[in-house]
Amino acid sequence: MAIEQLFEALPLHYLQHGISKFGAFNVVLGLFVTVALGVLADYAYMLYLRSKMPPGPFPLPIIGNTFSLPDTKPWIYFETLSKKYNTPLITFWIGRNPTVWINDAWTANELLDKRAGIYCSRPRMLVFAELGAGQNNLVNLITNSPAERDRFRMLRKITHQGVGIQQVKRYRDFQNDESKIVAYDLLKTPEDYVAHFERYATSVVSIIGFGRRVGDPKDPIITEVINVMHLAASLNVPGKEFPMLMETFPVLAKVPTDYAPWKHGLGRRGKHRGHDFFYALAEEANANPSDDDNYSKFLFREAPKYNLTPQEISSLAGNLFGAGSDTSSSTLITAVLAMRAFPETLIPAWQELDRVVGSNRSPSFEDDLNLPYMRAFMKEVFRWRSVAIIGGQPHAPVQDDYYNGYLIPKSTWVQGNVWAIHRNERDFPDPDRFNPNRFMKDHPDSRPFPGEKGYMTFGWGRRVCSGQALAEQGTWLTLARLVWGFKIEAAKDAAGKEVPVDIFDYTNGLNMRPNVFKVSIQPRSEAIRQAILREGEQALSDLARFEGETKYRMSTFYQNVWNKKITK
Ligand code: HEM
Repeated sequence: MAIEQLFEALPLHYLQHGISKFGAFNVVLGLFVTVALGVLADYAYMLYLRSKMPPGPFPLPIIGNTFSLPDTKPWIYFETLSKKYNTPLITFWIGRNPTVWINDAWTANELLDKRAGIYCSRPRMLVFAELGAGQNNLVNLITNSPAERDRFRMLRKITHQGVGIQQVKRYRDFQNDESKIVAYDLLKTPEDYVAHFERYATSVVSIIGFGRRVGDPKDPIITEVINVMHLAASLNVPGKEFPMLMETFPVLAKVPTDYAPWKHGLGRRGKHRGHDFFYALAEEANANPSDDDNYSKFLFREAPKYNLTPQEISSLAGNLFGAGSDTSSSTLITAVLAMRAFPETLIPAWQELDRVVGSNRSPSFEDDLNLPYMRAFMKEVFRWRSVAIIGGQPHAPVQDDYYNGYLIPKSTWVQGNVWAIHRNERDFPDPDRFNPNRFMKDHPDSRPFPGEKGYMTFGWGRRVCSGQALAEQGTWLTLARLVWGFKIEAAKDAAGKEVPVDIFDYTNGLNMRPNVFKVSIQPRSEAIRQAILREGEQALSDLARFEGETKYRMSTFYQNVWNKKITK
């Protein structure tokens, strides 16, 4: 039906008229010449822009450089290009659109932090944004006009009221308890460490957002949300296959979803993917009669004041899960890989923890200032294999900008290549070695780096991660507890041989994590084991007030909505 409408809209009668007047051959020739001239003019403009923009491989008409992309992990390719052209900025054409890749910390700081007012927008993101939540989600928000910037400031403010620096201090108690449960669960089923980290990260944001903890590592909300996040995360990594190929040929996105298998189910088919599910969860949490406040209640309370639409409420609530569960758990999995591959880095950490904390209790937030090596350890985890490996979503300038004489046109897709930034030999010698000493004050292994944190894991400027404070406090505590409590060693196979690990074996997503690997996780001593058990029981009882069930499942939610519509 929709296809028929599409064809009806085409001016076919003009074509019929032309053929009868000039003959079919001449009409086809005329069309061919017009298209060829159009392509030529477009290509001339591409080459004109290319002459002004940062260097990069030569683009072809229409397809640009898309087909020279590698099958996976393009960030490694962009790092290589940056070395080849000996420049921190690379221009790479995705179809007819130039994208700029920043491969160096100092340039990223110069553009995205110091010129934050210019690089505060997002570019057109067809697959991730337009076929997803669009401009209803802060993450995608384009901020070219003053009205858009006002809306952006408002949505960031509302996000900060949920997970801003001051707010997240209020969450420390239950975050601490959830982290104690990680250690408790690891005693029982250490081989399921991935599930324990995912449960922890999902539960923390679920309590914040919906007032409900996630106690069971097999709760479908964890796998469903994390699967959706893995799908979403693959939708912003430039690629030469569908669905990402639509960024090269945007016209293909216009075909109605039912007739476009290359859309992989993206785009409107009645409802936007994912989003109404989170609205339903938020509505359910808002209706919960308990006195405990949660972010959903806050959103519904503030909605009239800020004129929030249901889609915005859905995105604000959903971002907690979307941005906060996969990222935080993947970081902890990376930490385990680092500990397994670089056991020598655990020794100074144990010495520090034994001296400051002892065996009868686990570390707490109050110990932070007395555990400088542990803080350096966490920073190195963030640096070594940053989860948001291309810095999350791209930035875009709100006006034409020049850097070192190169033009970066308004609305260009500008991406910080964190992989290259964090592996620069000048800033991080021997970059693939996990080495917390890089972050120890005055240590010979430390080097200057722009910004006070020493890493760029959470992005830049006005778009810097809104959940950074929550992620950092939770990662520090869970990591400190993990190192304090456990020996992380090689797993043995059936023949008693050590199972090796590969520090480059990572997934291919906007958020990356190590592919599954085997490792042995055992308590460091009997006293520590007893402390973990004690604290785990106490945490379970403290968290009991957040126990509860949701009636929604992502996997059945849309079926139910559609079935209801059909039977109405
Ligand atoms: C280890 C954990 C995390 C990492 C590494 C991380 C990283 C990032 C990065 C790189 C960006 C893009 C920044 C930019 O465009 O410059 C981002 C954006 C964002 N993050 Fe996170 N994130 C983490 C956890 C969280 C958590 C726990 C939340 C909330 C609960 C969160 C909420 C957001 C939001 C809302 C944005 C979009 C900001 C905007 O577009 O203005 N993140 N994050």
